[in-house]
Amino acid sequence: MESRPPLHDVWPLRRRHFNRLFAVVYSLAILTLFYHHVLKLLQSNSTLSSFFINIPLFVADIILSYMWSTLQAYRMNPLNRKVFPENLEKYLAREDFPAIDIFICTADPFKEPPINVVNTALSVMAYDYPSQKLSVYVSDDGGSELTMFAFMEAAKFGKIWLPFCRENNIMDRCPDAYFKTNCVLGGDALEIKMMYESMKMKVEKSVEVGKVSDDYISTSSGENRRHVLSKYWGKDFTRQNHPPIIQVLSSCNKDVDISNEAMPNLVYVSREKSKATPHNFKAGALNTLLRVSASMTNAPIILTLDCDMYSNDPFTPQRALCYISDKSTRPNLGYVQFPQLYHGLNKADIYGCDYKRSFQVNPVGMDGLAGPCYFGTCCFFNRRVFFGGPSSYVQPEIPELSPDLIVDKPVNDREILSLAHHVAGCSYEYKTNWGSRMGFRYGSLVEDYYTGYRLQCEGWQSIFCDPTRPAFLGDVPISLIDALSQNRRWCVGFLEVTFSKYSPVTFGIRSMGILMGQSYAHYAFWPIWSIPITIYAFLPSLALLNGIPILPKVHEPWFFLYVFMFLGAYAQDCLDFILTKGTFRRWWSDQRMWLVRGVSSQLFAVVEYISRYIGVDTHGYNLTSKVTDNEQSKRYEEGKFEFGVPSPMFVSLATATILNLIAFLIGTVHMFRERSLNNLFFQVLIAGFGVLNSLPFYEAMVMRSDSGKMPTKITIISTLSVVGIYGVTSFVLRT
Ligand SMILES: O=c1ccn([C@@H]2O[C@H](COP(=O)(O)OP(=O)(O)O[C@H]3O[C@H](CO)[C@@H](O)[C@H](O)[C@H]3O)[C@@H](O)[C@H]2O)c(=O)[nH]1
Ligand SMILES: [Mn+2]
Repeated sequence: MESRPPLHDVWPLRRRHFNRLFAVVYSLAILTLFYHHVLKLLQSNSTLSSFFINIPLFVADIILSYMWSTLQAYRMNPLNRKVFPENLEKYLAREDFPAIDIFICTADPFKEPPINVVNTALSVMAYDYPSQKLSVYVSDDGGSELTMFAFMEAAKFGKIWLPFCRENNIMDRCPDAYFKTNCVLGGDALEIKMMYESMKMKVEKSVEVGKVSDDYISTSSGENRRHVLSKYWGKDFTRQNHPPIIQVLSSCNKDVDISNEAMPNLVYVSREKSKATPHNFKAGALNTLLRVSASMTNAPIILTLDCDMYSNDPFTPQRALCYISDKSTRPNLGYVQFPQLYHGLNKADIYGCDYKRSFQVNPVGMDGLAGPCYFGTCCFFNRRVFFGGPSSYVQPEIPELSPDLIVDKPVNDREILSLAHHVAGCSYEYKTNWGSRMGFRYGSLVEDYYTGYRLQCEGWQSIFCDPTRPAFLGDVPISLIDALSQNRRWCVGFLEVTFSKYSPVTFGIRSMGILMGQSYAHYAFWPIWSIPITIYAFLPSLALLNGIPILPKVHEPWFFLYVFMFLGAYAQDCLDFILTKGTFRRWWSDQRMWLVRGVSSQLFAVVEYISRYIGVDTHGYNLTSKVTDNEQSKRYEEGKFEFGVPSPMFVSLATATILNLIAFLIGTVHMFRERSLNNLFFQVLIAGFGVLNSLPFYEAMVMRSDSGKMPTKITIISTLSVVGIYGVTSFVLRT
């Protein structure tokens, strides 16, 4: 047999040896620390104050240790991989490439500008891939004529854009990204840019006034447009209540681009909505797309994308195929996940929105086990995974949706369209397996994490593919409140999984083994970081102000244990971060945001989860806003924290920062007076660390006057809170 060049390569990271060794050493340190805690508890004469100090400190350390233990799962066997898409055609002729259905979700034209959604769609329609094999399905949960109109324009513009990219071998196939980076354009390119700008202007204008103006409808294909758009004009039509709308905007059997090549299929889908039926947010939207696409094209491979993530590399499907077409590495390969990477992060990534640990470091670790989590976007699936485990097929309720069926009719066939409308109905899922044993899973606000988890429990494996040129690039929230709200939603979602019957600590470990179970448990328990972080943010400082030493003194050996544990964990985290294409500056922001989330979003998520549990209704899926104003973007570029709105999450944050500042100042003065590193030194150190992390927050409280500063109201409430908490604790601790 002739030997063919490889499709991919894999090598374990050298770091794993060090990680394993360090895990042993650190475990011993943890045991010693627990011994210290137990001693302290036994020695303390059960006064009220020792109860209020030693128990919380012990609890905090237990949680920190548990979270540390879950992190080790990622460190035992990290892998790197590389693909060679240039060799693909030696295995698989281009005409034999499998068909791909691409899903793009959008939910609100005012929070997710349709022009950006269009850019995402165009970037994938322009993939270097046989266009008859590409179908793009756009799910519009906003049920908006604005999005529909934007896509009518996109279908038209695509006929020029696609051949332009192909003929010029363009790498940036997202029009917006291309025109932003290539300023000097000539000839064709300039003309195309004008067309793009004109499309953008029409779409943005429409969004501005909230409806599509008549001028834009009565163009060449006026009548057809009017007919389609009039579906939105019914008097009972609202985004929460409307019939399904499915529109084929371009089809590969009928539409060609200006160089006479077939256009990919482009299908707009707005599933039926009714206030009486739960729609299950994004998971519901994706399941509708699964069925609609099954009835129209039923491609064996599915790519899911968020509307704010465009493709940055036209060869991405080929890269995914390198794994999908070769079953040797992972026989039960269910999905290939690309990292979520972002454009437009500021230099320090002040909000830690990169989530490097979640989207880049940890997946490399899970790849050495059974494969990474699913991130909700940038992921190529084998359609079969949505219908039961590798050896336990779950038959869909109607045979037309079976994953192996081949659709031999064109997408705009009457019969096909009628089936598509039927499966997009809002009561279609009633009494079926959708969301429980089939499709994307319901029951958590982080449907991505939960779905990937359940798939892996069923026995599916995954692969992490992280090419040098980012495959996809997305938007990040650029205000603190957006970043924290997003984090809070995720945390509520995680808790929904933690306390379900599929909890990773029980069900997960049983189905996937201890390391994979721990990897998933890490996220399930993510929100409980808030407990130790809040305890360490408040307790040492409060005790300090009351003159009570609660941590080891400098000359005690326990002091060094604490120092070792703190520095050890921090240094290893920093190392992981920097070795994964990170910078020290971003790592610093990342650890700061870890602390900030601990006293704000994660804490509030725990409260929100509990109130939801006891039946107090709280809001569901708060979309992350992708709209920005100029002032705000400028401040973001300068690396200034954006507060602006008075949010209760800022109160707990500001309270912690003010308290730490006061404790640090008083503690330092005290130390200088005594001229010794006294019993309180450790607490001064902790408060000092808090202060160091909070410098930009003090600036936002007192030095700034722009509209992104900390609202005065919040500063006042927080200061009063500090006084209040101090009052209460001094009463309790001194008795
Ligand atoms: O009812 C809904 C709500 C959301 N979406 C879409 O879901 C996507 C993600 O929403 P976004 O507000 O951008 O959330 P993020 O927190 O930025 O998204 C992260 O977290 C989500 C889980 O909470 C994952 O689904 C995403 O893939 C992941 O990028 C967007 O395309 C939305 O249009 C819907 O289609 N229907
Ligand atoms: Mn997003």
